[in-house]
Formats: sequence, structure tokens, C-alpha cells
Amino acid sequence: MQEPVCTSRVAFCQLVSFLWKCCLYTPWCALFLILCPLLWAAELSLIPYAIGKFLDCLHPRVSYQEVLGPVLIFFSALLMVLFSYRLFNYMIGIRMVPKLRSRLAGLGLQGVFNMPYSALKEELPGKISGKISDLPKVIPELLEMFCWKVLAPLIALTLSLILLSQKDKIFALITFFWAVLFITGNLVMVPYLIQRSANFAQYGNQILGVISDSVLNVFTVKIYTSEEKEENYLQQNCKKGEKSERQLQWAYFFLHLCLSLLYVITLTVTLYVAFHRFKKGKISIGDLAVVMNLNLGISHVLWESSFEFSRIAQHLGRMKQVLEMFYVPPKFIQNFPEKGQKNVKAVIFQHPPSVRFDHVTFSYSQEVSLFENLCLTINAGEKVGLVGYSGAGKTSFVQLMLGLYPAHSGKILVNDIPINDMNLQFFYQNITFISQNPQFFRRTIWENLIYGSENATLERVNYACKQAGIFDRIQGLPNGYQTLLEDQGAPLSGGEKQRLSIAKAFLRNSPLLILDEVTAQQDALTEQSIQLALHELMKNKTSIVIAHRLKVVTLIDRLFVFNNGKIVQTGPHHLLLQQNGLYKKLWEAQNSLTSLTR
Ligand SMILES: Nc1ncnc2c1ncn2[C@@H]1O[C@H](COP(=O)(O)OP(=O)(O)OP(=O)(O)O)[C@@H](O)[C@H]1O
Repeated sequence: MQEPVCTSRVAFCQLVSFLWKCCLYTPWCALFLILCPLLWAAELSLIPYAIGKFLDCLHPRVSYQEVLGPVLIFFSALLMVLFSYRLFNYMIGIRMVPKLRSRLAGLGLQGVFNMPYSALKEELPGKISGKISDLPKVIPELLEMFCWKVLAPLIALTLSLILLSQKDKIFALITFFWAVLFITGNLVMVPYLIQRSANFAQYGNQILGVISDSVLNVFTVKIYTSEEKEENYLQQNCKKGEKSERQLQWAYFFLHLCLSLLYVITLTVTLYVAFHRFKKGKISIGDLAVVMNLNLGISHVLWESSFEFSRIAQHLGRMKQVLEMFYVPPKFIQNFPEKGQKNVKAVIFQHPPSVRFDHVTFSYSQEVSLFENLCLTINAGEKVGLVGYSGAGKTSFVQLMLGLYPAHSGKILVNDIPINDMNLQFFYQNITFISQNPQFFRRTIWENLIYGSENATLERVNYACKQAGIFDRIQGLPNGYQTLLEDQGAPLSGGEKQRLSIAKAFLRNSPLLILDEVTAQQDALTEQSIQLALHELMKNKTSIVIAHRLKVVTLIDRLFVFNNGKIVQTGPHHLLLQQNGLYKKLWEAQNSLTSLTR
């Protein structure tokens, strides 16, 4: 199994800039995120200040009437501050967080769809889901923690320093130096903690990926009675996660130990200096109360926040994991133009297009090249078949044509336009691809049928299903088109699913058709009728048919015979049979196999 690698491709400032962008989704509520800590900090600093004032007023010559006025004004101001900060806090929870969560869920999925297919294929699906489901969970919490555990203590510290410096400069200086040491200690550790947390989160997602992989393959696990093996495999992955969690916890332990020592030293120094100065008559009893309260209060707040730093770092680490997934390694980058970009070829072909591979070189790995200087032309409206040994490069050819992998050199042109100049979303509107393992959403048959042909009428859907030979089967189901397709397309059989995807192709009716072994799972009689339907489907289209069963391609205009990434023969079926080449060998092998099994 591939080890999860945690590289540092997303810098701290990128994390902060992403958080900032998230705030801008709901700018008014983001303002509350700043106002709340401000009011909270004001409350925290004003109470000790008020107590100090009150104590100083406890003098025999000062009457109650004189004290009552300022005290009433102070308490009503305090009440307003408290009330508004609670209100703002609820506004964040009611208005900002739910909206932000929905947007982030969408953003996560959008990020995944923006990734090149080749990069996506390298990740476990469960791992990807784990990562993107982290976004709506982590970011609102992170924003709140940032406000309450970073911004609020910093504002409180500033206010306290201002008030302290008015009372006694020495205390202000002690608090200032302590705060600088404290914040520096935290800041030094933050990048390290984020990286450690990102490693830990990476293992967490890897575990999710392993679990979902086992669940997806539950049939194989049961049939091979491999439940224990799967558990052990999971435990191996968990062990690596345990190690990275332990490293993270040690780092926190060390940080908290240092900060706690610093806290105790500061408290002792403050207490000593406070009593010393009071005894010498340099500060009043009220000042002493203010100084002690402010100093102890702010020290405590900062010290407590440092414990939250671990959670902030953990959340930043998880967020880094998600953003790193969206970072596409250069080997996968293809730079297809975006929809709104200048000079983008928004090509919707009205007629069947031609396809040309112009000296294309491609390989999956650096060691072995699959295609070298491959040149090939498929004329507009032509029907071609790709045949050859298994592993010869037929699927890779189609994947390159669809822009799913980048060619290392050479050009792939559709209607003489390089596919790299086209926006893929436009390009794909011209194409229908039927795979040998059709995939369906866990939605109704109707929803699956009209996926990509949203304006289809019932009449057209009926026609498409009849052509594909699946109409009667669907009508026979109790809920007809409204039948929900369960996991992996149940209640339809493999062959029925293939026919359903052929019906989709009839509906879509696009000028470029790619069929990948579409009759592989049909019985002989159904295959014959589907062959006829496919010939109907291929009319007025440029069609590429991948086939192992050569009977499927006997009526095709031209065949390309692949061997080790090279085209070793081209021509129609009857001409290739006259040559003593690979095609004849394959044909004879298939026919002798058929006669053997008869
Ligand atoms: N994602 C990948 N990473 C690395 N190698 C790959 C990848 N996909 C395919 N290959 C290799 O590239 C070669 C061509 O594979 P491809 O799937 O194109 O062959 P094919 O002719 O379509 O085979 P089949 O008829 O069995 O489907 C094979 O050797 C295969 O192992």
C-alpha cells in the first residue's frame, strides 16, 4: 500500500488567505467575528478597572450619591457590551456558520472536480471523501477559535496594557515582556505543530480510505473469508497513525510544559512586585486591585488560549491536508483553458469531427514509453475499431484523446483543433462514452438515463430504451423508470446495465462516439440485436469501438491493430484477414476457441 506522504505544498499564508476568503462569503457576519472578541475583551478589562475605581471611592469623605452616578453608568455600559456580544455571537451561529458550511461542502466537491482525472485516480475514494468532508467541519470551528482564542486574547492584552500603563508602568512592562515571550513561544511551535497535525490527519484520511475500500469490496472479502486479513490490514495502517499522533502529543506536552512554567514565574514576580510597591505606598489599594486583576486575568486568558492553540494547529493541519489535495503535482497539469478565458475554443461540433494523433509520445512511468511518435487519423464520420492484445494501449489511446492524461509531446487534434486549446467542458459535450463497466448513480433509472441529456422527453427516452433493448425490462419493474438503482446498479444485471448505458448514448446523440467493449456482458442473441442497434447509433457519427471480440468489429470501416503501444496493422476486417499479421492470429485464436467450446 502506498504510504501517505505529507509534503509542504501549502504555506501558512495560503491557509490564512483561504480562511480570509471564507470570511468574505458572509461579510456582515465576518464583522461580528471581529466585534465579538472586541466587546469581550472590553468587558474583561473594564471589570477590574471598575472594581479599582469603586475601591478608591470607599473613602469616608465620599458620599453614596457621588459614587452612585458613575457606578450606574458603568454597569449600564457593561450590560450593553455583554448583551451585544452575546447577540453578535448568536448571529454568527445562526447566520454565518450554516451558510458557510453549505458553501464549503460545495467548494470541496468543486475542488475535486477541478482536479485532473489522472491525479484523482491516484487517491483512494474514501480518503478523498474524508478530506472534503473535513472542510465544512473544520473551517467554521477554526474561524470561531481564531476569533476567541487568538484575536480576543490579543485585544484583551492590548487593552490591559493600556490600562496597566496608566496605573503603573512597571506592571505594564512585566505583562508586556511575559506576553511577548508567551506569544513567541507559541508562534515558533505553530508551523511544527501544523505539519505534525497534517501528518496525523493524513493518516486519519488514509484509514478512512482503507475502510471504505474494504466496504466497497465486501463481496470479495466474504467470498475469500478474509475478514481477519482486512482487520489486520486496517490495524497496520492504524499503527502508523498512532505513531504520528504520539509525536503530536509529545510536541504539545513540551509546549504546554514550557508555557506553564512561564506562567508560574510571571505570577510569582507580579505578586511580589505588587505587594512591594503597595507597601512602599507607590500604589493605592484600588490600583493594587486593578493591577492584580488585570494582570492575573490576562495571564490566565493567554495561558488558557495556548491550550487551544493545539486544537487550532490540529484544525489548520487538517485544512492543509485538504488544500494540499487540491494542489496538483506538475506531472498531472495540462492547462486546459477555462470557460471564460480569452481565445477559448468553445467548440460544439455540428457534424461528426475528425481525430488526429500527430507524433504523440506518452508514458505512465518514466522508465517505459507506451506510445512513441504515434501518428493516426480518423476521418470525419468514420467508424474505427481498436483491437489488439490486452495491455496494448487501446484504453490509453482513448484516455489521451479525452484529455484525461497529458501527452508528453505531439498534438491530439479534433477537427484540426488541438484539444489543449479547447475547454474540456465544451469538448465533452460532443462526446458519448460507453464503458465496459457502466457506472450509475444511486438515483432512479430515469435520473440516470437523462443524466447529460436533461431536456429529453418521455417519448425520446422510450425510443432510446427500445433501441437499446432495455425498454421491456424497465417497464416490467414495479416502479418503472422511477426504480431506484441501488449500489452498483442493482436490480439490473451486468448486461442490462450495459444496455441502459447504450440507451443513454441514443439519448445524448453526440457526434463523437466511443464504445468500450459494450457487448461484452451480453448473451449471443442479445449481442446480435444490440449490434444492430449500435450500427444504428453509429450512423452519422465518428465512432471509435474498442473490442476484444473481433466479431463485433467485422462491419467497421477500418481497424487499428495495437501491439505494445504501436499500430501494427490498419484496414477493414476482410483485408486484414488476407494478411498474415497479428489480426489474423487473433481472429483464428478466437474462432478456434469458439469451435473448441462448441
Ligand atoms: N494508470 C496507469 N498507470 C500505469 N500504467 C498503466 C495505467 N493504465 C494502464 N497502464 C499500463 O499501460 C499499458 C496499456 O494499458 P491499456 O489499458 O491502455 O491497455 P488496453 O489495450 O486497453 O488493455 P485491455 O484490452 O486489457 O483493456 C498496460 O501495460 C497497462 O498496464
